[in-house]
Amino acid sequence: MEQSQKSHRSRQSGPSAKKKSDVAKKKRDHTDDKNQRNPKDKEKRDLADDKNQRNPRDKKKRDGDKNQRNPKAFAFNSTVKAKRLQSRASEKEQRRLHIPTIDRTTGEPAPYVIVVHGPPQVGKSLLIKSLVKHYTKHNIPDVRGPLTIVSGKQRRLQFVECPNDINGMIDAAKYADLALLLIDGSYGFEMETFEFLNIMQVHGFPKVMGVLTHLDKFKDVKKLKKTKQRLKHRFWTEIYDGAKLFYLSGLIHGKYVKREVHNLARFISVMKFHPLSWRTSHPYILVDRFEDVTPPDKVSTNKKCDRNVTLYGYLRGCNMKKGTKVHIAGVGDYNVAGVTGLPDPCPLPSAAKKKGLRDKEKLFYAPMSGLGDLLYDKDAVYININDHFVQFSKNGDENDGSGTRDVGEVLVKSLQSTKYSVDEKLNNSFINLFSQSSNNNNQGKITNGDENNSIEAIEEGDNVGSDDESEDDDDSEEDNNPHEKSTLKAVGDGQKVKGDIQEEVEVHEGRTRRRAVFGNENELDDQEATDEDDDDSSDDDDSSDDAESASSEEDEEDEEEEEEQDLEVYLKAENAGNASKWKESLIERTISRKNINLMQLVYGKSETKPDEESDHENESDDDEFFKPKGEGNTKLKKGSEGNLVNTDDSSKFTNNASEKDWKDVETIESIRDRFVTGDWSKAARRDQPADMDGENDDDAPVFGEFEDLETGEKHEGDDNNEPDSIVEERRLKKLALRAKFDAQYP
Ligand SMILES: Nc1nc2c(ncn2[C@@H]2O[C@H](COP(=O)(O)OP(=O)(O)OP(=O)(O)O)[C@@H](O)[C@H]2O)c(=O)[nH]1
Repeated sequence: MEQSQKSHRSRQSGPSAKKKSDVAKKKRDHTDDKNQRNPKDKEKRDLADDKNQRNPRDKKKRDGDKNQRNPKAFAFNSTVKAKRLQSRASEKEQRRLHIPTIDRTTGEPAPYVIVVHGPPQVGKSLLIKSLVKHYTKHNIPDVRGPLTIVSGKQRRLQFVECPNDINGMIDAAKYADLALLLIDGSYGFEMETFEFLNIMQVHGFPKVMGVLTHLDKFKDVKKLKKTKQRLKHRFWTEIYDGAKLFYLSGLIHGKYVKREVHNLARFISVMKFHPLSWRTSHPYILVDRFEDVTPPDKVSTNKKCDRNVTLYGYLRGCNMKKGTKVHIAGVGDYNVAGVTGLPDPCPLPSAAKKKGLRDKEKLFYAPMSGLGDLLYDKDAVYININDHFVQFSKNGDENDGSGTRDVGEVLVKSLQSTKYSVDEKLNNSFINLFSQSSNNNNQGKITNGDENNSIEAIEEGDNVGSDDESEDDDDSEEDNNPHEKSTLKAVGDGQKVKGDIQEEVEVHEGRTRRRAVFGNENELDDQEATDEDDDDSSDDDDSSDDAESASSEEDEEDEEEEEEQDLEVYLKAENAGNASKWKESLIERTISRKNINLMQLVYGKSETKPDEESDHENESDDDEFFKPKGEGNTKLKKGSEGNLVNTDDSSKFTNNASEKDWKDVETIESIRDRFVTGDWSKAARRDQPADMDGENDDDAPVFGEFEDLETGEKHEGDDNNEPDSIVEERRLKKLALRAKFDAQYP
């Protein structure tokens, strides 16, 4: 049988390699001859040579290659470098070790959600636009709703701009796979960032990267460098050492610099997203489009009728069953009428073996921004046609007299005359829950029923931002003058980010902004100063090495190298499970929660008192635990609709819980046996039909006296009234039975 042999590798060094190189040289000469015939090519080569001469680094490299024929064989010239490479290799090895996670997903993975968060006007929309432009080469005019793009052969990304209100932030924290925290570098950290970090801590912590914008506002290079350092260290203190912070140094033609966006995009493209266990076991959808499909005649007869709404989006987590209830964030719980699989509006490219994406495959889908050519509906497919292809004359045109107007035409014409879109109208009626300034304070103090309800709901539900609210009350007098700085302690003790973060409200460039001021700023500053000295000295060393070659090209290369290193450090930190500081505080919280005795919460006060102090705490917990239901009932009876959101189905304003009086002892007893530790014997008795054999009629315990045959341990029943003789008799009987059994089955 013939077997194909693998050909030998050509030699890199030694006499035979020399022979080969001679052959290669001949070939080259031959091509040179050819090139001479083609003067254009020669020009090109000369140009390239010129370039190389200009870049001394490349020359060094080339020289090095000449001296050592096989550079791989002489990789280490210095021990330091060797050591570094060795440690890097072993770190890489370590990185691969992790607890294996089972990938239960089937089919194409849903797009990863990237939430872009930041205070107002920091550049969120611009960053999304720039990233979309980078990935798809398309310009999007507006960022509205989720925006899906294909970023690679196996990856799709969904960009979402995080709304600047607490509810929006809570929702975003729940579905984000990566959060890009935008920080205005020229201003510093603002409270919104820390509020979002706090919310993320409670609602599942996704990956986090920082992005500094507005750096072009610095005119002084030294100051810029210092600020970058300061913000970086602060960011590291708040998240974890090595947390990635990007710099967007300014705008070119109203967009961020291509190179910087490219770097950021590369980070996002290679990032590993470890699934959060809770999310993988629960189905959830980030809705990118919705539609009211209630029959129009039903709406026209009763405007407040039950609506049917179709929601579109990628299903994540696990499969969704048909009959399940769903929670729609900010709306309530509803029944699902049906779930249908639709064609993917933004499919992954074919799995052909080639590198990169073709332009055709760089798809994107943003229905709410009015982009993407096709829209798939439950029962139809829409094709988007650009506005300039749809031409309708202005309202009140001359052909009015004809009197034969199409319904669609009338609709389009009526749309032309609309001044404000629904979104704009909604925007105008925005309620700012965070703001501390006097003008916003007034908003906060409006005794508007709806608003109070929403604030209450947040306080009860998540306890996030509750301190904000209480502080609002305390400082309402101080804040009367918007130009007066006032310091508020904004972050609650229970959920402190780290250190003392104080809020400083001030008017900056015509806007009220909430600066985050840190308690230990001075310590950090000192540290940074020393760090910077080190940096400077190393810079000096570099410059002394080859002072003349400090060209801008080199700077660029250095930056690239730095980025490369950063990417490595970042991935290393990620993979090595760099325990973030958030996790520390999570552990603390968990420990503090351990003191709660669930038994006591469910069954009331126990007779054994392990610890008086904790008992006392639990008592108050008890109160809290049982209170809301009673109170809720009274509130419900008062008819405040806001409290009904947590009932089974929010579309029906009925509350089953209110039908039973949960303060009544009997009602409580009726469900006691539903808990594992409840009194099952009573339940068993209660459940038994009356006409069963007379055996159990005498209230015999279900688990009477018995002997564990394996351990020989004896268990006495509850009922100790039986005389000893009967007990003894039964025991002997059992022993006899056992002996018989042993004899039969040795
Ligand atoms: N000079 C400068 N201007 C910037 C930078 N980033 C954003 N801008 C400008 O800041 C303005 C606000 O940018 P947006 O992208 O709308 O900010 P946003 O965060 O989406 O704003 P909101 O949605 O209102 O919260 C725009 O005019 C941008 O051109 C930057 O790095 N430098």
